[in-house]
Amino acid sequence: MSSATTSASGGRPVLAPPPDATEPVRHPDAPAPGTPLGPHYDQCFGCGDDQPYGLHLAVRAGEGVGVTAEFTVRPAHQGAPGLAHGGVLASALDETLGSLNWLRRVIAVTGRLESDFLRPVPVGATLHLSARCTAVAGRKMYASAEGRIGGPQGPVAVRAQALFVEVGVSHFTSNGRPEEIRAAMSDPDQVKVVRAFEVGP
Ligand SMILES: CCCCCCCCCCCC(=O)SCCNC(=O)CCNC(=O)[C@H](O)C(C)(C)COP(=O)(O)OP(=O)(O)OC[C@H]1O[C@@H](n2cnc3c(N)ncnc32)[C@H](O)[C@@H]1OP(=O)(O)O
Repeated sequence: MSSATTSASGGRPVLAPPPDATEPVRHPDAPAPGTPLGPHYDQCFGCGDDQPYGLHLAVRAGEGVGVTAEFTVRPAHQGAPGLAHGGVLASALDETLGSLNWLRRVIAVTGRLESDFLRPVPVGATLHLSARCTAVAGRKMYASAEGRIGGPQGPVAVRAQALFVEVGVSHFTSNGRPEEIRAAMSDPDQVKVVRAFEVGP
């Protein structure tokens, strides 16, 4: 196995939780299973309503630290003629996985995302995604996701494993372009302000 997929100490795969990892904890104020989470930021490529070419991913809270989501592939998402671009599918997985942090009320960003592409996904198809947090170790959250086509019980087309790393709000305010930071901060809807910055866009 290459050094890119194993840790520096002991050869453990980097996406395998360490022995001292703990079970993820759903925040007591997390929305009930089945509740749509809605966009966390209008301009988000994954979920934002104001991104004309975005994925418009619709995420719902699941049981425990789990979510489900749907993404319908549009012509703007093509790679090969009539087929979804692999990077777009990885974005759908990333966005779905990122939503898990909202259920934990933790601010975190993707550190590592490993994707498997098992079947081509045509334009017009709806990808039925599910993701769950598998373990937490300090600032690190381990999670996995899959996307099925033809229905929620259809064949798996894509899957991913990921590591998210907890960060502070300054991760966004210090690194983001000032125009967008100012615009997001000045939204009169304070709930939107909180959600734009409490979960990694
Ligand atoms: C309604 C709501 C919807 C909510 C919907 C939300 C949707 C979200 C959308 C998807 C989310 C994104 O795409 S977020 C955007 C894409 N991601 C980014 O831009 C992140 C860019 N990277 C960074 O800023 C940084 O590298 C960080 C924050 C990831 C880590 O930097 P750091 O803070 O200095 O921490 P560092 O010490 O390096 O790492 C902390 C621990 O994590 C490990 N670690 C860090 N990176 C990696 C890595 N790539 N692979 C393995 N392990 C890693 C380290 O070994 C260390 O382990 P140990 O020594 O402690 O054992």
